Amino acid sequence: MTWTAAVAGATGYAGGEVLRLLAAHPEIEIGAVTANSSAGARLGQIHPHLPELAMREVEPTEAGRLAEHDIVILALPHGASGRVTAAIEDAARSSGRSPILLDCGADHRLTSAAAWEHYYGGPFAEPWAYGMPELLHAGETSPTAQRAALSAATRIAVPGCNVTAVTLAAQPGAAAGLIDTSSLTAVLAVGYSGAGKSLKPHLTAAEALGSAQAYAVGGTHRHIPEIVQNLQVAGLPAGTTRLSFTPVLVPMSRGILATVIAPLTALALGADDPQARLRETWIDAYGSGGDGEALIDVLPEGAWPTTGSVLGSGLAHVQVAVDAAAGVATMMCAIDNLGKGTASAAIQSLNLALGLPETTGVIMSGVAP
Ligand SMILES: NC(=O)C1=CN([C@@H]2O[C@H](COP(=O)(O)OP(=O)(O)OC[C@H]3O[C@@H](n4cnc5c(N)ncnc54)[C@H](OP(=O)(O)O)[C@@H]3O)[C@@H](O)[C@H]2O)C=CC1
Ligand SMILES: CC(=O)N[C@@H](CCC(=O)OP(=O)(O)O)C(=O)O
Repeated sequence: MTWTAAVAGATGYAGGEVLRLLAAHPEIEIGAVTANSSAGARLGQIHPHLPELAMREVEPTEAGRLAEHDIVILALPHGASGRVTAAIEDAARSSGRSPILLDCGADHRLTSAAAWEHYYGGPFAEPWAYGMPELLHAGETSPTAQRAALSAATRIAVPGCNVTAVTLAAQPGAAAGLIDTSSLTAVLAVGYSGAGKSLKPHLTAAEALGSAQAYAVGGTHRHIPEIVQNLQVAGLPAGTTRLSFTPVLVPMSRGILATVIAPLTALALGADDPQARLRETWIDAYGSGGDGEALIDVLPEGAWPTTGSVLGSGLAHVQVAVDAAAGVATMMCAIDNLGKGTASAAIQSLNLALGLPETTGVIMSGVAP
């Protein structure tokens, strides 16, 4: 069976990566590609790396048109997608259709209206099934429940890219009670494409090349509540997770390298060999060397994740080490922000919702060097 998929925000970075994966997806046909200021342009003017779609005309983003498809993937600025998803639902109801909707923006991710108000503002949209199949739930040593939720979903909120990197780095330890999640520190090296394609002074080559710049420092980044939400799903009482989060832009187009530090708990410190205990826990969650999760790999001991190894792919590379002198765990994850951080997570979750093999159309190897 072939499904049709429309992509809204098709001229942006996230929309472009979604289109790159959909173009190679054997079961999906690309329908309308829509945007805002670039409506009327040919896609080839905007995404020359997608020659198979070059002659497609970019349409305005209209709910009725989007609702004609089996699947609608939105890659719009937050706030805009909440409005558009509500309008698509209205249009679909009145035409008797029921498309599967995926939102790559933040609008349907948070379960707390107060957190939305604090970090984003504007109307709170209902939370949708969270598009991270590997999210650990309470009591799980390897992910199952989130896959079941996504298999039954018709509305999917694709996670934030920084959120994905931090969650995948730390959640095995949180779920197993091996790290103290009341004292998490995350510092991330992030690539520029995470900021989208619109021009901002600090994103120009003059400011960015040869320079590293921190932003959203001091507990202000809007991904904090989403990470906390994820790590609470992994079995912690609400209100106990505390995260210091600092992203640093570094001169690369794509990629996130998250380093997360947390004190070891008495459970971890009391293990005969804390390093072996942590490693075993992370490998139980994800697998290593090709066993276990198809897209997440715990690297061999002593090897550290690099953004270069996952570039252009849906992969996440993870590592954990005990820093015995400091009494902490150092947890790392590298992803491509547009791969596992957005488009691959969207396609992976969509495949589950369609009953297809989860990695259909997902790119499983990186580009090196
Ligand atoms: N970049 C990344 O790494 C990631 C992005 N995301 C999320 O994906 C979404 C898109 O991000 P990104 O691709 O980076 O952003 P871009 O700025 O690159 O693209 C935004 C897209 O949305 C369209 N658009 C803007 N405003 C409207 C509107 N009011 N109505 C309809 N279309 C509109 C733009 O159209 P036009 O060009 O015609 O103006 C463009 O196609 C955001 O919510 C972002 O947070 C999530 C994870 C990672
Ligand atoms: C470099 C940069 O600015 N990156 C963005 C992350 C993009 C993303 O994941 O955005 P959403 O959560 O809105 O989908 C940021 O840190 O806010």
